[in-house]
Amino acid sequence: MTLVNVLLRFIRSALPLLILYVGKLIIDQVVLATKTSGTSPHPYIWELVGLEFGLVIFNDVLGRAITLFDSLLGDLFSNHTSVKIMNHAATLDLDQFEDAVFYDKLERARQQTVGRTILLSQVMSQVQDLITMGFLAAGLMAFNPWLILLLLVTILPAFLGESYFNDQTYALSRRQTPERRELDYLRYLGASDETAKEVKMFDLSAFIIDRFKVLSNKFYFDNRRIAIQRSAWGTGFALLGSLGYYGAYVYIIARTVSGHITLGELTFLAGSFRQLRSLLEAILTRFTAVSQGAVYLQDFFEFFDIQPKIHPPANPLPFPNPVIQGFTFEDVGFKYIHSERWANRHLSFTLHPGEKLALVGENGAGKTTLVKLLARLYDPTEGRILLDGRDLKEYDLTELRLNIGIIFQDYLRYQMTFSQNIATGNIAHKENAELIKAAAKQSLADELAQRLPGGYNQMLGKRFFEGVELSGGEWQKVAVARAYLRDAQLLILDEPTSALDARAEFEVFERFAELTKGRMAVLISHRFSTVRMADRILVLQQGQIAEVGNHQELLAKGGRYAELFNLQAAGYK
Ligand SMILES: Nc1ncnc2c1ncn2[C@@H]1O[C@H](COP(=O)(O)OP(=O)(O)OP(=O)(O)O)[C@@H](O)[C@H]1O
Repeated sequence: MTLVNVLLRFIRSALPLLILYVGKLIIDQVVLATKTSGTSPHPYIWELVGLEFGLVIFNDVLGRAITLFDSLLGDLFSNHTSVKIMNHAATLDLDQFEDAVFYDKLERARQQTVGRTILLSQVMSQVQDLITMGFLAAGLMAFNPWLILLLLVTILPAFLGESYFNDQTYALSRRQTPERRELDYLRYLGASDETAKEVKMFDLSAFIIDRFKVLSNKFYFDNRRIAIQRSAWGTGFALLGSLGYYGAYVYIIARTVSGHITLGELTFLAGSFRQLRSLLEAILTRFTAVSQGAVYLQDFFEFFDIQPKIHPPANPLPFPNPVIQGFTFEDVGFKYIHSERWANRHLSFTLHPGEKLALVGENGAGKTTLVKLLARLYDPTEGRILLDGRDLKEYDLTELRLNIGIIFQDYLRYQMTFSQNIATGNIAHKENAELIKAAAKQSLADELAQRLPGGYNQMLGKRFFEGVELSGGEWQKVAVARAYLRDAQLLILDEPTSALDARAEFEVFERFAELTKGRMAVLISHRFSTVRMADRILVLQQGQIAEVGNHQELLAKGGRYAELFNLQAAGYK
């Protein structure tokens, strides 16, 4: 398609010169005819008019075809780059997403797919117009080479000026990226279904709008400065262009009056100059858009230059089935990117096959971080994690993740059907209604499906047509079912029952114990009723292990665990 488009454009770029030249021939013929006795016109006139008519029609048809190709190519480009971005994003590490600089790059790359779809057609139009200019200029050259010099002198400063201001604009918009993100965020806060509830209740709209105004005004003044300069210089350059054009015009008229060139040549030259001038204007305007697009493309390529740090090994070990020795943490420490604090430090313990391990600790103690390390979402900053005596890094990453069923505290509420929501736990089974139902039964989500008008095909969430919103606890039941859909050797539930009512929680854990029999499980919970069923409990404090033992042992010890347990128990007395 691109090639055909290029070819069509190339053909079209020669047409203006041809049309002008035929026009010149017609006028010369007419003048000739009027001079020779004023009788019937010269026999060639009508053929020439027919030829010009044909050329004009051909030009129009080509123009339409080019527009069509442009729009089709634009769509394909947009789809293709969106897929490319998603594919590349999928290979990147979690901590790269948590990095603001990365996020800016991602944002800018994403903008390329929507904002820059016309870049390709703009570039091609630019080349086409330049070729047309070349043809017209060649026509002028044939008459008088000095006219070209005049033309160049008038064009060149405008080109240089435009490219200078492009650089300025781009540099400015790069500097503004973080604030632009804040602006987008404020726009979202101020006008979205998800935020409306709180914004209304706490009467935040004035606060948000004020902040928005401050930021957007700053942008306005920054941009205005460059816009004014650009406009002032642009006016000067345009004036120069007009001067050049009229200088040439005067020259041509003078040459015609003195009899050096014919009337036909006058129209040809004046027409060439007029077209050159409007082409020049179009090129300059487009030049701005194209070069802006081109500099923004740099962001696009920078995004693709980002490489993941967590690599699958060259010769990966197969995931052991079954796991024999379990997962062993050897003095593992971890710091988040750009953070000075250790989120985990000196972690040494083993998760044995078939063991149910609970993680307990105050907010920010490092529980979630520990399980993310276990799933190799991050690699330890120091120490290592072993699986059956070999470093976790030696195993195939996909297989490792496939063998771990994990439900995060902040699991996703997919705006998809009930059944798809569960299927995300193991997307290979998305068509397996029986398995999905079985998983739903285990997490108590099945009863919920019975009550929904659409059953398992019910659309969930409010975003799409006929979607049904669930309560917090109901969403959790759906999310927990995902873990059961996976035939994983290790199940990790990070506060999966925090929103469940007392009865549901009791039932979920009764089943959990049953379902995870023979498998490893890691549970994070602030509810001691849940925690006490674990075989072993790790008490984390400021990222380190403070105590280890089962419920009875830890209570008897009278340490941190006992203190937290008694605090909670006191609330129930
Ligand atoms: N993505 C992140 N980037 C940077 N720091 C983080 C990130 N996630 C957590 N932290 C920091 O790491 C520490 C441990 O967090 P973690 O989420 O592991 O705690 P937690 O024990 O699971 O807490 P909670 O009980 O509140 O869920 C916290 O101090 C937190 O500020």
